[in-house]
Amino acid sequence: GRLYTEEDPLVILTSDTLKQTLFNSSTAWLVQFYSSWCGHCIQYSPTWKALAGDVKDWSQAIRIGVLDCAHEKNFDICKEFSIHFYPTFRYFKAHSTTFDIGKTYRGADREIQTVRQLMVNFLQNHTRRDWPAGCPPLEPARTENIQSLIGLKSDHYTAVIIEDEESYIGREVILDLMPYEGVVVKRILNSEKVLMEKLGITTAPAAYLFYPNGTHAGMDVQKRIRFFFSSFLKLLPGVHRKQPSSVQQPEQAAIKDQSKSELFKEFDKSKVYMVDLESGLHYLLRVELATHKTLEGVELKTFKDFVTVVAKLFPGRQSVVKLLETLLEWLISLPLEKIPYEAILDLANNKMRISGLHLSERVQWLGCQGSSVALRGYPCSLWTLFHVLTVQAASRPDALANTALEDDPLAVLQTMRQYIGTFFGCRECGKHFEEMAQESISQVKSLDEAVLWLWRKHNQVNARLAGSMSEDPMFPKTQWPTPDLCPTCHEEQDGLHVWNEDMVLAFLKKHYSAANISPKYTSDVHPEAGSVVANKAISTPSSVLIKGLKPSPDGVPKHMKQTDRRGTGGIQKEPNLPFLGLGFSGVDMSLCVLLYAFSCIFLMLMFFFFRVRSKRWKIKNHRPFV
Ligand SMILES: Cc1cc2nc3c(=O)[nH]c(=O)nc-3n(C[C@H](O)[C@H](O)[C@H](O)COP(=O)(O)OP(=O)(O)OC[C@H]3O[C@@H](n4cnc5c(N)ncnc54)[C@H](O)[C@@H]3O)c2cc1C
Repeated sequence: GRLYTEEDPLVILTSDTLKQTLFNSSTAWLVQFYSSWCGHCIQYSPTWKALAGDVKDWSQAIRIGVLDCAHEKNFDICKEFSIHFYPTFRYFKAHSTTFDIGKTYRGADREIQTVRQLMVNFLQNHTRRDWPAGCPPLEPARTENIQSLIGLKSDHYTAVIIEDEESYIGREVILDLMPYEGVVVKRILNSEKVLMEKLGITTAPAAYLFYPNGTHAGMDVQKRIRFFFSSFLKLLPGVHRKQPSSVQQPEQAAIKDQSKSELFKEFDKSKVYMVDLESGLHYLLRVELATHKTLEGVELKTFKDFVTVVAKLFPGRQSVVKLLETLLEWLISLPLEKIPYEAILDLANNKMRISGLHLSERVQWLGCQGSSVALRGYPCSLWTLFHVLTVQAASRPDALANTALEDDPLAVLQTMRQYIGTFFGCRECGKHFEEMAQESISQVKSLDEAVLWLWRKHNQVNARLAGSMSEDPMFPKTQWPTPDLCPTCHEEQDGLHVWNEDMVLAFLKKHYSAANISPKYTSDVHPEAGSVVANKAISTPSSVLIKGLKPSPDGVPKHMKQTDRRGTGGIQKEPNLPFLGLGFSGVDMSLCVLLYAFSCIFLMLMFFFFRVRSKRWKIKNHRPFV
């Protein structure tokens, strides 16, 4: 296959585009001329992609490109640029109007940190005349300029990085924050003793923050490294990514207006919310599926697998879990090859009025709230749901036993893949997700790896969507979990941000565990057990529901045992006793017993009544033979 694709965060150049891209460009360029048959280039390509991802936010100042000299079409251009060896790295200044074949980089090594620091040096080689338009100043600020900020009110934050002369952190953070508005980053050298003393800073690197309201304080980050400083600043309230083009400005205004009219509910981003998950399930079952009149073939199989996974793993409220379990029992007991959607809807709406089954028909987002109705919401809840499910599968490996999906570490991921490809309304999303799955899903060998795979892929999507139209300016797409949520998840190796995956796994298992799901805003009224009991006995299609029920070997009904094992943080309702697979509540059962006792007594009374009567009759009509 090709070494680089359109999905990579870099620009693929060809003979048709190279010159027009480089000449008089508003940004500087670093281009790798490679050859797709050169083993070295192949081995180096992951590093180059990682570098491009690392400096993606610098693109208004300097951009990364590649050109394949082994492509027949590019033979001439590579000759014209005097490329003799592969790979060759060339820098091109911004705004160059004369023919320029670039400056070849021959550095100490080709490691990411070395190349990235050279990119900074190269940017600083520009003069005031050819300085890339979007690039802020990289030189250290003057003491007076920082001192004058003290007590000054402003419409933005100013962050000051204090560092020694050799350090690159300040310049890297300045470049990292380039596409964001609401914050200005400056750097100052720790040789400025007077200022250091005034701000009370003793060690470098350090960061200081001047707030819009005129106050100032040291920046509180767990690790004094580039990623932590940049992340902290990107997540400040009021700091967000600039919109890509001015075309979107009116829309932006509309977003702000709507957020004012709709009441924004406070939430804690270190929690997962049950209302988001239930709203997502509601939307999935009642809205997304509704576009399919009947389900058959792949669709039916996909839906069955989805229901299996949620019925067995969703750590939800009793009423919702019961509804999913009933749906599952009904699906597996039906030998039909085609199921009308209406039948599914009837079950989702509990038309049979089985007590204790309920899924709210409200869409209410909390952790998935967007700043406008078009943003976040359902896709956010779907990601959240599947993260919860992979974590549940890893913590309860036997949960899918006796189902079509048992003993498969990929069960949840494959179900998600099928669902996204078959039903998810966003076709493009489905295509992308399928590409990612084809590339690497087969490497997943355990339930823990499945948790990490989904996390990794979600971050890949976040990286791709950062700065795009579907990004909510109030919730910028970041590599998640951010350092404020999990400081130990982040490390720096040779100047490059790396994840500590053991820590990430531990964090995911905690964050998406049942214990971390908040029941906030979930309470809603639904038909209580007693009020529908008479009705149910008549209208339950029990012939359908009872079929296909397999009691477990120890006599304890399957779904009872499972619901007991889900820790739902005390939000379950009164437990229902399973009887013939139907959800009878305690009230139902006692009424049954009472009715039974009454009918026994009645029958006995009848029996004695007739016995006594027949005896009397015999005596009365007794005529002894003469
Ligand atoms: C399978 C799938 C594919 C998609 N593909 C596309 C696409 O190609 N193009 C497009 O425009 N939109 C796509 N979307 C939608 C997009 O990914 C977002 O869901 C949507 O833009 C809403 O974003 P959000 O800010 O609410 O956060 P989301 O990305 O929806 O994330 C929801 C929550 O999950 C948590 N989270 C974030 N990252 C991670 C992670 N790595 N691991 C675990 N938890 C995390 C955070 O708490 C976050 O708030 C896709 C959605 C799905 C479900």
